[in-house]
Amino acid sequence: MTQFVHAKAFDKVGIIGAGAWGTALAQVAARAGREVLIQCREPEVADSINAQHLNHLYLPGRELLAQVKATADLADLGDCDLILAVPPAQHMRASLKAFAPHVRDGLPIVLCAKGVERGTDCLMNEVLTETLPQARAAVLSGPSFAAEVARGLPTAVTLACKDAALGAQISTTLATQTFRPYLIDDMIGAEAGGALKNVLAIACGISEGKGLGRSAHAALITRGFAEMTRLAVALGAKAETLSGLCGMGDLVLSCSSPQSRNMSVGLALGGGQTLAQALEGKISVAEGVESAPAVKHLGEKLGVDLPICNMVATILSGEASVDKAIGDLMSRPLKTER
Ligand SMILES: NC(=O)C1=CN([C@@H]2O[C@H](COP(=O)(O)OP(=O)(O)OC[C@H]3O[C@@H](n4cnc5c(N)ncnc54)[C@H](O)[C@@H]3O)[C@@H](O)[C@H]2O)C=CC1
Ligand SMILES: O=C(CO)COP(=O)(O)O
Repeated sequence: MTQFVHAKAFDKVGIIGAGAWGTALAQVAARAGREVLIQCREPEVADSINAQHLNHLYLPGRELLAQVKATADLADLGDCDLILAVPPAQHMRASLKAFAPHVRDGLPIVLCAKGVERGTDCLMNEVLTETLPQARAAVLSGPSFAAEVARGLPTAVTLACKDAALGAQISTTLATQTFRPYLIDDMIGAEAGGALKNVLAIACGISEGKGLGRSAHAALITRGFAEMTRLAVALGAKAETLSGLCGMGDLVLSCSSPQSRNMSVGLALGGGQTLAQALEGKISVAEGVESAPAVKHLGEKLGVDLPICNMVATILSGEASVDKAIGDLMSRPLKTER
């Protein structure tokens, strides 16, 4: 454990994506004393933030600080010193490509989406390298419900950056008495943790929705953590990263509360709804739904055993009913625990 202090903060923070998390992070940066400009895909959200300090669509009821300004035009973020990229994972590539004309060499971009891109199986840092190779990357992940963070409830997260000096600057830019980033250098581990916890939260929701009990819940978290660690290590992460906030921390949070959109999708499926019914009328994203097939595919490619994630993917795709998938999971050959 190493303490770092007094890194120079960035003055102007740009945020791509004004969903619940982008908006909560805007509030975090403003609370830390930064000038903040948030890009909103929906112009009416930009209007509502500028006129009423409210994101009525994605974070209703939470008044934002006056330092948070909004725009519908990505080009306006061109003079920011630090960018937080917060679109859903499946839209990260298109969002970064659209921002490309405004990116100068060395611009720091913090990836805040938690998911694996379908079709390519890329983590977000690979998407960034492919779309904006001139940028400097970091990853923000960890247990953090947007509504709680926006309220200013105490939160600790992982900030992963290969460049320790840059990581310290980003941490200093966002840190407050209620928001505490912990710095690591393992971006792959931070991303793999965030992506897999969403799939595993669906599994825990299914278990809860079916009334399978606390023992099953604990088993899913523990064996899910083993899957998360195995896949992350196969991707090049350090195993110890997964025992931190971005791994175990976020897994525990998302598997324990129906406030998690992923867990709530699982609850609906376990309660007998179809996926279409579970998602009906929702404008918010449940990343695990899109990431599950990509995670399954990654596991197959890398030869990593991911029975719980695969079970979720087969349920979501309709290949197996909830009962059949649970039966298959429990009837696999017996094994040693490690
Ligand atoms: N909400 C939360 O508590 C947290 C969310 N995250 C992550 O942040 C990311 C964003 O999630 P939220 O802010 O919660 O989103 P949200 O679910 O609140 O809102 C959906 C977002 O998707 C955007 N969107 C829809 N279609 C799009 C398109 N075609 N192109 C670009 N953007 C599009 C909307 O404009 C909106 O910003 C996700 O990866 C999520 O896992 C991470 C930590 C906490
Ligand atoms: O990532 C999150 C908490 O850390 C939010 O989880 P959900 O997307 O499942 O709501």
